[in-house]
Amino acid sequence: MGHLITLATCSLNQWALDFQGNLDRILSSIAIAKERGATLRVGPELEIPGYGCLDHFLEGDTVLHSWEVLAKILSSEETMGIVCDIGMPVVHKNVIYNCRVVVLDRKILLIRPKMWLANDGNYREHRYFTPWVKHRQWEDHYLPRIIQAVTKQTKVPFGDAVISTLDTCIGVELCEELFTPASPHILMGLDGVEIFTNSSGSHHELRKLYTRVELIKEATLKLGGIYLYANQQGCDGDRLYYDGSAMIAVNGRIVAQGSQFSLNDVEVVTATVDIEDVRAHRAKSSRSMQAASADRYHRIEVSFALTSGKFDHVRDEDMMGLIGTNILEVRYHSPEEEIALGPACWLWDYLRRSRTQGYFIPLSGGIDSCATAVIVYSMCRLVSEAARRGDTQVIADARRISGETEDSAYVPSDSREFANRIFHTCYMGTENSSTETRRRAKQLSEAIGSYHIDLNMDSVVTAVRSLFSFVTGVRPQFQSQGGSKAENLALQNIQARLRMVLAYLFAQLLPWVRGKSGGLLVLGSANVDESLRGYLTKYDCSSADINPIGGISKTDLKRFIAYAQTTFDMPVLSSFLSAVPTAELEPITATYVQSDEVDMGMTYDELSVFGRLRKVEKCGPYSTFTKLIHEWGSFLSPIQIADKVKLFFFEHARNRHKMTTLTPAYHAESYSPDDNRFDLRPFLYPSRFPWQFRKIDEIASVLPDRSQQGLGIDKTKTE
Ligand SMILES: Nc1ncnc2c1ncn2[C@@H]1O[C@H](COP(=O)(O)OP(=O)(O)OC[C@H]2O[C@@H]([n+]3cccc(C(=O)O)c3)[C@H](O)[C@@H]2O)[C@@H](O)[C@H]1O
Ligand SMILES: Nc1ncnc2c1ncn2[C@@H]1O[C@H](COP(=O)(O)OP(=O)(O)OP(=O)(O)O)[C@@H](O)[C@H]1O
Ligand SMILES: NC(=O)CC[C@H](N)C(=O)O
Repeated sequence: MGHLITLATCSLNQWALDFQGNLDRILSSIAIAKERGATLRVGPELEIPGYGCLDHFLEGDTVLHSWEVLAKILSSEETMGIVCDIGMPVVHKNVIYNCRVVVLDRKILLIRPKMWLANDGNYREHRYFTPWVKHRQWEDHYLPRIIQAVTKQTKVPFGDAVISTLDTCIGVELCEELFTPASPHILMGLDGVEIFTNSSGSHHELRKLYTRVELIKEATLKLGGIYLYANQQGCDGDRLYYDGSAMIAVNGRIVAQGSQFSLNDVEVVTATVDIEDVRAHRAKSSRSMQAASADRYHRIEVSFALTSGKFDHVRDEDMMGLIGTNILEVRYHSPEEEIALGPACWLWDYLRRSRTQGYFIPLSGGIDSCATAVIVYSMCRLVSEAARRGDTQVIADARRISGETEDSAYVPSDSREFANRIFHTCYMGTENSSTETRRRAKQLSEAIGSYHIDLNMDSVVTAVRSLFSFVTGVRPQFQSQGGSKAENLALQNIQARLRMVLAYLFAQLLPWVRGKSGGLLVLGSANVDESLRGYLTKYDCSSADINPIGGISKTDLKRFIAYAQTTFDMPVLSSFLSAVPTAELEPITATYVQSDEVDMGMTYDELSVFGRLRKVEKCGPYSTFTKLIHEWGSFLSPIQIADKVKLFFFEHARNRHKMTTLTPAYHAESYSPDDNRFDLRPFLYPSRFPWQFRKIDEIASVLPDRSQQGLGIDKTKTE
């Protein structure tokens, strides 16, 4: 037998500034790790205050309370006999760093500050932290007295150093440092570090896990070594969902993998590995040549062996780390499953942490509010699965949310029954509504089990119209009845906006109507593409408390509905997929039927392409045009493409002001049109873009028209 070590990493559902809850979860993860015989435990980035404290990192209180929590951890018996790598902010010589504090037996071994900060997309670490730029250098850090009292140390090493135990060497890496081309693990590995810890605060983006897994495997494939990846998991108080996926890799293969989406607050992932496998993997001449000339890291020497764990009863689940056992198949969710699970877990955390009594959604019979409702149903399914497994935290939260008393024996084991308690749907019809949308909304509510209301609001619309006429002496008309464009829009917007007013009224009073206390959160369901295009009425039902689908495109939502139809056994969903999207805000006549795609001047598929170019490829009008000439040139003429590009950018710019009031939405992509946090662009534009559009027109007029060559396949269609 070689040198076996049991290692532990974890996913913790930390919540920004919830110091007590965060402490409890950290201690619980250490206890589980020890129980499984682990001698090293790594936790998520900034786990003591929670990763998402944002500007609170600039407050002295956050650092103070983090030290207070660390003092409790150090004082606890749990942390004896196990090396723990714990995250918190540390102020060193008046500069705030994002740090790992490595502790053992009531002593701090090392404070390792982050060297490469995450600063794009959703991340803005440079706003709070300074990177440690003294590579392979360390200094004395003078400890606060509350820590001195526990550790009996006055100063500890602070900087880019590694930990040398009696049997191996441990190096620390922090989240983004894995994503940079010259990651610290490379130089540490060449200098003999055998075990790398990576503590992350990494959020869910559709289709992103694959990249993360590749990076983790890659980290030790050529280099050799053991890589422990820890991450937060859950909604820690903002628009992001941190998607766990704690992992352990040995020499380029994943040997243990935790869940990506879960209602479990503490998940510990362990593996038993043989450190000799790392040494054997590294016995290569070319690696040795590079290693022999590698720069030296300062070693903090510790008289402790990681191999001191108990091996009389290694868990079968942990044996995967030993070479010779089967290869672990890495689990990936399909994008549809990611939509079903990520926003659902985020909604659960939001609900229990906001201490509200449930959700309310205006259900139109269209696909967006349908997708949102199905995500809430998915949340209820996860709750009932967890309850059936006996998850005491989930059961306790479900009892509290649904207004049960402390001594209640209620177990939310039936998802539809639970949905009926906490989920409220409402169809708000007018004279312009159709029987189809009304019926679809009702059928969906039945399939989900929600508490459904079907109401007519014509009297309210008429009251507002009458008031307007009474005050101004004129009566606006729909276009089909001879009115102007402005009258037509205003009459539509009254209906849409009044729905928002009714939504808040019902959300506030429905628990009371049902003999309970508290209020409901209103869900919005504007998707990312419609927001980008501005195809929504400002302050209508797109204005809500939170929006689970605001970062998801219509194309992905349609795929999700098709998936849910079979996976959740909901045949009613097929009727949503085949329905023509329409707002139903205007009278339908023999010659006029309202359609979203006609109104928008583009199809949803075309809108998705514009969305992708704007969001992912960061294209302005001109580069969008040049890219589309290649993508669409075989079936559209340059002038037709130019017209579509100009229309999209005109509408995007003209409606940009709506993004300043966008409902906080789950961020399922690195980009969101949300002006408040993620898209720092102006909201008053020269929306006719004279310079840019002139350039597009000039080029479009001289480019050859390939669409007439008869080769064209319409690539604007996705299915
Ligand atoms: N530059 C600026 N900065 C700040 N605010 C500005 C502004 N320009 C206008 N505004 C304000 O915004 C208002 C105009 O916005 P808003 O009231 O939303 O009205 P508006 O954008 O004119 O109309 C709503 C649009 O959404 C479409 N719609 C409505 C309902 C449902 C659906 C669907 O998805 O099926 C689509 C409808 O066809 C129409 O194109 C102005 O009256 C003004 O108060
Ligand atoms: N008849 C209705 N009853 C209840 N809510 C409605 C109704 N019509 C619209 N809403 C609410 O207003 C939101 C925006 O309406 P809009 O007509 O713009 O639909 P949309 O963005 O295409 O979404 P959907 O696909 O859900 O219809 C809807 O998602 C829904 O929450
Ligand atoms: N906290 C971090 O350093 C996160 C950054 C990293 N790019 C990620 O998305 O996982």
